[in-house]
Amino acid sequence: MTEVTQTPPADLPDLPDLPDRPLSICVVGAGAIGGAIAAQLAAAPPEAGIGAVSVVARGAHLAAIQAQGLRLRTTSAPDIRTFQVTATDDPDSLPAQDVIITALKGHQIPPMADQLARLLAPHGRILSVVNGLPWWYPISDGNGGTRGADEVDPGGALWSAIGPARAIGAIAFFSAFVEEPGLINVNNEGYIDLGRLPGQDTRDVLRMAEVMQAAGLSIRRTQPFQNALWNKIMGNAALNSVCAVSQTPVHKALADPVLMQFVVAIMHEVQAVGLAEQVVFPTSPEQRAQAAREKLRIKPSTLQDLEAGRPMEIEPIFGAALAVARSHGLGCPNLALVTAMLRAIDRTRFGDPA
Ligand SMILES: NC(=O)C1=CN([C@@H]2O[C@H](COP(=O)(O)OP(=O)(O)OC[C@H]3O[C@@H](n4cnc5c(N)ncnc54)[C@H](OP(=O)(O)O)[C@@H]3O)[C@@H](O)[C@H]2O)C=CC1
Ligand SMILES: CC(C)(CO)C(=O)C(=O)O
Repeated sequence: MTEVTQTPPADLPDLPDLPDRPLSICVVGAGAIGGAIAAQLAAAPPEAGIGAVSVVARGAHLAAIQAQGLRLRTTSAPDIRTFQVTATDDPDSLPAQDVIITALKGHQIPPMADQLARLLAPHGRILSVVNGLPWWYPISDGNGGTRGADEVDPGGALWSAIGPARAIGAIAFFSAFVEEPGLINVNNEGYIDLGRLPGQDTRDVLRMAEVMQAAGLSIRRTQPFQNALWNKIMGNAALNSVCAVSQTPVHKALADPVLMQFVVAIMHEVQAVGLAEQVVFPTSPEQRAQAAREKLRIKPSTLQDLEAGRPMEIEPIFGAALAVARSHGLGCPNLALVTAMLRAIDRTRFGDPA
């Protein structure tokens, strides 16, 4: 596991601007979050500045999208709407893209590093909509340079095949699930936060924010971006873990005073890590947990994974937060405990990792 000593500023090369024409966009991993994003992009009016929209999916979900289109319902528009997109399980069958949006689980991105690098045009940008620490987040390599954390980029596969300069930070502040193959259900509407770390060029962030907003997506640009990032990690590290081990949706888990206390304790630990990363938190852990209890009548994605028999996103969300905590000499005993439980659950389900 990565030992992080400090977070030096990323020294990123200049990139060519995104081309001044409608942008081709491929959503890789058109599941709950990616499917919701792809549907909006596919329905964008011509003035949004979007060219061809394609998705990479697999299995029964892909077959359903190919047969019936990508279907979407949301809380505010519960009747199913259908969107036509080019859908494939082979990224190499698509032309090079101006923009790739990955909406894969954090651990599903590194195995696709080479395919993503081939799919991205030389001037292209990649937005990885992902919970936890993103693969492009710079940590010290111990030699005065930067690299990604092993927990999200084992061996630096993404860092070297694509590079952090081409990444635009993207976080989903809404929730969704795949109701049946090909049908996405957005059960808690919200927004996507886009940004880069301080000192980095943001012209492409602005362009993408305008394009996505014109397609009907709700976009924020929190600056500095690590505020959005660690605010989200604080919620995910506490809520996703406790809901998964207790196998309960957020509002029900937080109705139990002991689980509420556990969630707040984890949030305090992650807040301490964020503060060490110069983050400003708009709300206290207590306020955050109380708001979640009142508003989040949903199963977090980690619980969805558990119930669907899929590996949970353990290292990208919880392991990576612990790695950054260690780098600051912070222990996070509650987060460490729940992470150990999640690892034990997945060892029981899938065996020891090779
Ligand atoms: N769901 C939610 O409410 C929220 C999720 N997030 C975060 O967003 C990210 C995406 O999560 P979510 O949308 O829930 O995940 P999903 O599992 O619903 O979507 C990921 C999709 O990618 C597919 N996929 C994975 N690998 C490949 C591959 N090699 N080729 C083709 N398709 C592939 C998966 O297929 P398969 O199912 O076969 O593995 C799945 O359909 C995660 O980081 C999550 O934590 C953030 C906010 C809320
Ligand atoms: C539940 C939510 C919206 C916040 O913890 C989330 O990010 C997830 O489901 O992964």
